Amino acid sequence: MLRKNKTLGEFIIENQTSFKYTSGELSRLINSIRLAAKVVNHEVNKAGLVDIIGAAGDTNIQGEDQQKLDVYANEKFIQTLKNRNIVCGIASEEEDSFISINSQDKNNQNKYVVLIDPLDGSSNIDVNVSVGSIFSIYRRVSPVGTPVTLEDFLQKGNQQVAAGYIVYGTSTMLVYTTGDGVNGFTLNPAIGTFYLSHPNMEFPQDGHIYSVNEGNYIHFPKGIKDYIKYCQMEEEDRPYTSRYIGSLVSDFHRNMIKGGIYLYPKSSKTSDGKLRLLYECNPMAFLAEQAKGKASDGFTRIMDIEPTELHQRVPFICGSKNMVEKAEEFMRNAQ
Ligand SMILES: O=P(O)(O)OC[C@H]1O[C@](O)(COP(=O)(O)O)[C@@H](O)[C@@H]1O
Ligand SMILES: [Mg+2]
Ligand SMILES: [Mg+2]
Repeated sequence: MLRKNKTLGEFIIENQTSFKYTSGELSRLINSIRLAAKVVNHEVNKAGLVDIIGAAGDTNIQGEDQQKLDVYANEKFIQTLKNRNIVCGIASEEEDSFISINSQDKNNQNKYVVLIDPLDGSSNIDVNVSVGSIFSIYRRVSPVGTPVTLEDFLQKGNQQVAAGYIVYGTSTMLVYTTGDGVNGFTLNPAIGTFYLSHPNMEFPQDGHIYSVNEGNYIHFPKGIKDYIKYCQMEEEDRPYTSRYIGSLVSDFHRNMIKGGIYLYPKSSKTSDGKLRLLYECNPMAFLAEQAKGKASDGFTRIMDIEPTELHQRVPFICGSKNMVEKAEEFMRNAQ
């Protein structure tokens, strides 16, 4: 039985042995992400007091107006990982291309690449609604000591060695998996330490919450419209409750604790949906499956999708297993 209130540092060391590549490198990498999370958390908590809210004035490769906090969080995660010389490459939702971290240096023995969504839920920054950061970690496929390549980042989600998120909400939590279940740690801001507060997190098999931007309803595929109608019908244990924060991390976190489903389908406006396969869908899918939930694009398991581009988008359905399977059933029947 996992002892609650163990610190994240203790947990990482104690669980190093349960990880198949027990070199300590991944532990140091997760420790670096823990540090970057605290730095970003410090700024998020001051949003409104310091000049960190509002647009940064640039547009990212996603075609979105970058928020100042997007840029700040991006810089802090990249800087922290670079300074610790713990990865050979980084890809970010906010960067056009991947960043090689002295990977051409023959002495650079680092084996991991990290993909990040430095600030998730950007539209909520200025209105004091919870936001997050997401990370996904792979072992490189190209030889150590050679320049990192695009192939090192375009790996299927089922090759992830670790993934997680930080939610900056009523409290700040870091939730992650290394393929041995999902554990959540809450930051004690007074002493700046993460403590194990949510051991072995699991999605209830069923739930009563659905999370989707219904403002796009008329543009959704028939299967999704049918599923939303199903959620709203006065029948059995329905209607379900509609809850949509507009921050993937926060909607996912609530649904994992309470039971629920999050949907960001494709639509006649966004032919591949909105969410990014590498920075958002793969890491959340790894967590969902490790927490006995499920994640697909309505037909295919997210983690079996072959990535073709750094910033590709995919339709995303994720949450309690039976709810996702019901949504998939409606998608199949509508074909
Ligand atoms: O405003 P919409 O179209 O409903 O989109 C909200 C979704 O977009 C996102 O904000 C996309 O993430 P970013 O903020 O990292 O770009 C998700 O967190 C959220 O679930
Ligand atoms: Mg995001
Ligand atoms: Mg983002």
